[in-house]
Amino acid sequence: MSDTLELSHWINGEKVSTDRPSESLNPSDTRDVVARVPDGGDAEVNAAVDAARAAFGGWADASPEVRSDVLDKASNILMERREEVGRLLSREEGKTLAEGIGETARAARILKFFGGEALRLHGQNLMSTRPGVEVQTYRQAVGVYGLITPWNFPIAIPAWKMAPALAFGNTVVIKPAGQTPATAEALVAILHEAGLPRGVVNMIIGRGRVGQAIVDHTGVDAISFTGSQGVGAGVALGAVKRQARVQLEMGGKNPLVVMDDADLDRAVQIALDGSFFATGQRCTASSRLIVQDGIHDKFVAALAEKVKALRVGDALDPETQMGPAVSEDQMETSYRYIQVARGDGGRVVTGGDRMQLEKPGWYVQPTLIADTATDMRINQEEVFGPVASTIRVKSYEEALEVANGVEFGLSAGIVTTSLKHARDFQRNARAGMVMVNLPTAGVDYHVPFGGSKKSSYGPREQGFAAVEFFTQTKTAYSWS
Ligand SMILES: NC(=O)C1=CN([C@@H]2O[C@H](COP(=O)(O)OP(=O)(O)OC[C@H]3O[C@@H](n4cnc5c(N)ncnc54)[C@H](OP(=O)(O)O)[C@@H]3O)[C@@H](O)[C@H]2O)C=CC1
Ligand SMILES: O=C(O)CCC(=O)C(=O)O
Repeated sequence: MSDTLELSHWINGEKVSTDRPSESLNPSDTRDVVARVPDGGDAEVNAAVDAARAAFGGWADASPEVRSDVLDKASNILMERREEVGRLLSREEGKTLAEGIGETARAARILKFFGGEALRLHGQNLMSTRPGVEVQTYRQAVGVYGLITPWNFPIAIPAWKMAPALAFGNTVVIKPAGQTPATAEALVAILHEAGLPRGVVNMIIGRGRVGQAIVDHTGVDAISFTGSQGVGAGVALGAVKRQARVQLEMGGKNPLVVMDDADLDRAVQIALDGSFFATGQRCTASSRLIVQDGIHDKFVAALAEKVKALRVGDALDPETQMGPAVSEDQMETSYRYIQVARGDGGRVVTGGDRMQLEKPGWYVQPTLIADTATDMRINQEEVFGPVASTIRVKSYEEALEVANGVEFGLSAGIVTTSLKHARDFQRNARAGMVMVNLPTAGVDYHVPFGGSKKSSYGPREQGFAAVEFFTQTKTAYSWS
């Protein structure tokens, strides 16, 4: 076991210590206390917003080179420490060591990307409709951003919200997920080590009421949230009521269509990755495998063999291929949905039983359920665990209809050798991200990220699209 960290809020460039009434536990071994954790409230949120407001003018007016340099330096530090921070992430969240280090490197690359974007911010010069008049557009910082992040990407998501906010001159109050505050704190500490001025980033650790206080605070100009659809809908209401900008990334019920003409081995590997890696705790995970008649039985048998062979265990053991669920709640949610699917007539092909490992942890057997119908709860509600179900279809047209038959629309994939079907799926799948012969999960950081229907709300996150939400456009007219 490793040391227990003593976490603090960050307000105005200082670590602010209060009581630490909660503990962040290692989901692979719940005897291991990763951190003792403060529980912020209105007083801390008020102080953080005051600090962010006071820092805003100086940061927004700073040379873009200053903002770029801080992000670039933070990226270099994080990349150098990716093994140490990645280990902390895996210890706290439960994804495998390779996934934890990989996510940390991804966060470092996001910081570097937005270091470059700070220098590329640009506007337009246009001809006016009136002779002698000039029109310019340019983008300006908005103010204080409230960022509310989930536990499943405890460093990448804070990075992809903080980096564009900072690159374009905004200041930040962030509330990381209650399950994974230590990983988020490591990132905030590195930003300060890289020279971030006081008050530009403030972090309040605590539970949902901290998020609520940020949403309701009139000193916060914009909210970016990632998490569940239910909480997200409330966040949007709170923000819109006081006309704050809002951006939400929420759940998915992502389909992977496997056509008869697909390469079987490839289809199985794509499904295995999309459904089970990161313990299925990705909003982009493929939880519905929509399989054409001709390949269905071979696909289910081959996938079941791979799923059964997955080595489930301690996230920090390099041999582990799938870590535990993040929490007891998430573990129980998976088992509850497996029961519901069984009750509705689904056939558990592999998995489904409780796991007893040597260490006390929140382990879930990776589970494949066949013979399910599109209207069953298992195919309509987000499970957010290592559970995938198969739906048998006769034709491409039926596959597309089933793929689109949910209230979410984040990511959708197809495995096929037919260019016609691949192109049609790209055009007609009702999802923000479409994958051909690739897993539904695992996206690039330099391109837009987001979904349709109930998966997302507001402008896209990440890559070159982030400038939309994290700046406001001014149109300037002049006559001389
Ligand atoms: N699309 C995605 O990327 C993700 C989707 N999810 C989905 O959400 C489900 C539950 O995960 P969970 O982390 O609990 O998601 P939540 O939506 O509950 O939490 C996301 C973030 O919002 C905070 N929060 C909770 N209540 C409020 C509130 N009233 N106002 C403002 N902020 C609030 C949480 O704090 P705290 O952690 O302290 O409760 C956390 O920081 C998963 O099963 C999955 O379906 C989860 C993570 C990511
Ligand atoms: O699939 C990915 O790479 C990103 C997934 C994600 O952002 C999420 O699960 O919240």
